[in-house]
Amino acid sequence: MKNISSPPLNECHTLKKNLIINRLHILFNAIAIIALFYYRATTLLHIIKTNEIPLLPYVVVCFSEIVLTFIWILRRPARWRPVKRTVYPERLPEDDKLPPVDVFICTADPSKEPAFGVMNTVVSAMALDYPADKLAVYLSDDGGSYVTLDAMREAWKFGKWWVPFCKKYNLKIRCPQAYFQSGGNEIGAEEIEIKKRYDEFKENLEKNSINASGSASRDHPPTIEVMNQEDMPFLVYVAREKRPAHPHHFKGGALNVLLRVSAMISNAPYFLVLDCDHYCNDPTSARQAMCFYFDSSISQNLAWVQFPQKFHNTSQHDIYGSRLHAIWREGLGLDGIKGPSIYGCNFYMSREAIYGTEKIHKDVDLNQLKKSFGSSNEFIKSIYKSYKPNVSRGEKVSDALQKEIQLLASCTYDRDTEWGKKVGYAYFSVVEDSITSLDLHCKGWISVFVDPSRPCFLGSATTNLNDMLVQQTRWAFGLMQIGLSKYCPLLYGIGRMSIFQSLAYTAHCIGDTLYVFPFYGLGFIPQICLLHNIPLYPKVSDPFFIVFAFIFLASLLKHAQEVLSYGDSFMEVLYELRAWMMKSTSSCLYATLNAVLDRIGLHEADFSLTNKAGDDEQARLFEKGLYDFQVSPLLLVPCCSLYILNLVSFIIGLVVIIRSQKGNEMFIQAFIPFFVIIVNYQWLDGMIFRKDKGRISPSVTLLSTAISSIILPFGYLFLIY
Ligand SMILES: O=c1ccn([C@@H]2O[C@H](COP(=O)(O)OP(=O)(O)O[C@H]3O[C@H](CO)[C@@H](O)[C@H](O)[C@H]3O)[C@@H](O)[C@H]2O)c(=O)[nH]1
Ligand SMILES: [Mn+2]
Repeated sequence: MKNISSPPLNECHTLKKNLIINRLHILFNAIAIIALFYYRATTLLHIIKTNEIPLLPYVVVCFSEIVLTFIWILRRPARWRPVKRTVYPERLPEDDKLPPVDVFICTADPSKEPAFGVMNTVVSAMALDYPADKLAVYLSDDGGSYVTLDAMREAWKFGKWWVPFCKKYNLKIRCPQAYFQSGGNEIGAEEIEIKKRYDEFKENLEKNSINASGSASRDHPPTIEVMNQEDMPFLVYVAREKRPAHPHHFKGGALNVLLRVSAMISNAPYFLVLDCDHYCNDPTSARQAMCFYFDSSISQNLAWVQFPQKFHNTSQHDIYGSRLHAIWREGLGLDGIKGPSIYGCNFYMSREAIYGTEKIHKDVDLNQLKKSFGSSNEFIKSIYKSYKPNVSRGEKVSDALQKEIQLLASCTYDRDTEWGKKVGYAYFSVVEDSITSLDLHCKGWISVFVDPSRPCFLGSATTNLNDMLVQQTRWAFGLMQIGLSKYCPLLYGIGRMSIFQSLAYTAHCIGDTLYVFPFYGLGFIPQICLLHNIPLYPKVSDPFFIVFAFIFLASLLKHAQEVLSYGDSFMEVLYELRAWMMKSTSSCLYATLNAVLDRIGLHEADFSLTNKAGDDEQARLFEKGLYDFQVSPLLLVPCCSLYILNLVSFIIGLVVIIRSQKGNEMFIQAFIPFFVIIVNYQWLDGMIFRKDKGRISPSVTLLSTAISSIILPFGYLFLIY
């Protein structure tokens, strides 16, 4: 029964309009797909009987359509029941009843992740609107760089001024850089004083950063420094031990060390994970998350509260799709079916969930626990709710504790334990977030997705094509690693989660990458056949033409509807379409190849950091909405070749059609390359018309022309079968 005196802390609204549109689209599109396969099956039988046209290209096109349909089915659950959450943090209990919160921030290399940006994130987290004595901020420095450690000390010094200032004036923007860039608040003398200290802080860090390049190492002992003062959140610098001979498991490994170290110092039951560039934009995020952890109807099973990644450096032309809105739109849908996966950062997580300790009782055998959690007795004590850490605010860390922490941050601590398997972040894939959330969801935990109009966190998006494709390749590779393993959610999910959820997870892991097959299948087979007057699609006068036309138009319109209903502009539809095509042709190709090599043990996973330092020339292109084609040729050539191939086959194809007067039969096949070259006009522009630094280099154009002029005639081989 609802208690009238206590109104709800959060509400979950079904997005009714979207729900209706989505389900109607599912219904009609499903009918059209059935009709399409009816057409394909009957025509295929006919071809086999009569040998009218070559079989192989026909089969490839059918296969591509089967893959597209499979992906389409996988992606429906995320559209079944889209919801939106609202929170009422003002209804939370008094501050003294709130649980402690730890903040984990990861950085790895000050030359790619400038210390000033990282420290802005650190300071913004210290200034969260949360009781200072319940907050602790940890920075993991995987580079073990003294540049970062020095910067931390500066941040601590500055934070002691900044945090009280924010709280006194209840500032809305608590990331210092963002605050001063926005022009401040005209608070007067006190603000002038703070500004002076901020300038000093900035100057010191910038001076310091000159030494950044080369300061990160893969071979260093653990270094941990606890900065501690009454009325301030803890600030802790953690550089875990790294040795070349020991695998360090990238960010997942770093987070597991933070989990252990923090257990000794603050041991908060909930923690927030941030990437070093994602500063806190809305200081109330912790309270927003508590609106769910205090909601007794879900808190029992609630593992994490996920906020979307939003970015402070996107231009009005999101040409690389780097705002990732497609992911957040799906997040709203996944929220309706037990919650979204972890999206890397910007989530509050329950320690109990990530440890998997909900079933552990006081009388469990200690040796058993050591097998799971490692050799530290002190750490094992910390997993019980009654444990109180040994550091008080304002006190120094004892030598014994310092020793214990060093042990917990050593590179061998994980060995022969369940860390990275059943405890903490999973090491299995470079996308530690997805594999960990899959495991948690399979164990019955749920998550929620909160996407408030004022973003809680703002990070730096990729602003050039190279970074975007490299990042997408890592994601696609990591997700494919999961997809090709025993964890493939389609099978692993059976009996562990609902069909809907496991389909959605499969979509998440392999859905995007699988597009590579239809992309290449439909990227040149219909085109080659066009040149030889071999029809693969129904004539315009054939009733089945309507089926193909419907599916094509409906998918474009559905995409447009999704983009617009999330509040984005019409241009965004085009930008997303282009980004998707580039990603599918290039990133997904390499990711799939690497994942297969990885599967047979011929490839070593790597984590190429995304650049967070801006480049003026690049920023200028991005602002203007011009693609920056200064990209590794390896990533460019597939896209260029496919583009040229479509361009050439469209032009020659038109001539062939006009000569043979087969417009009725060949319409769809001429339309496909036409659509490709119009939508992806930026490639033509980059190869031929642009003269600036960001254009496609002539060598890439030449190589791609060579490749497509080999494929076109050799494609004929396809036709003789
Ligand atoms: O060995 C490593 C590698 C990375 N990081 C940190 O991991 C974070 C994410 O790395 P980034 O280079 O920014 O990659 P992105 O592709 O932008 O990260 C996205 O994708 C990752 C998974 O591939 C997720 O972990 C991230 O949260 C998500 O934002 C950064 O703070 C890094 O400092 C480490 O701490 N140790
Ligand atoms: Mn990032």
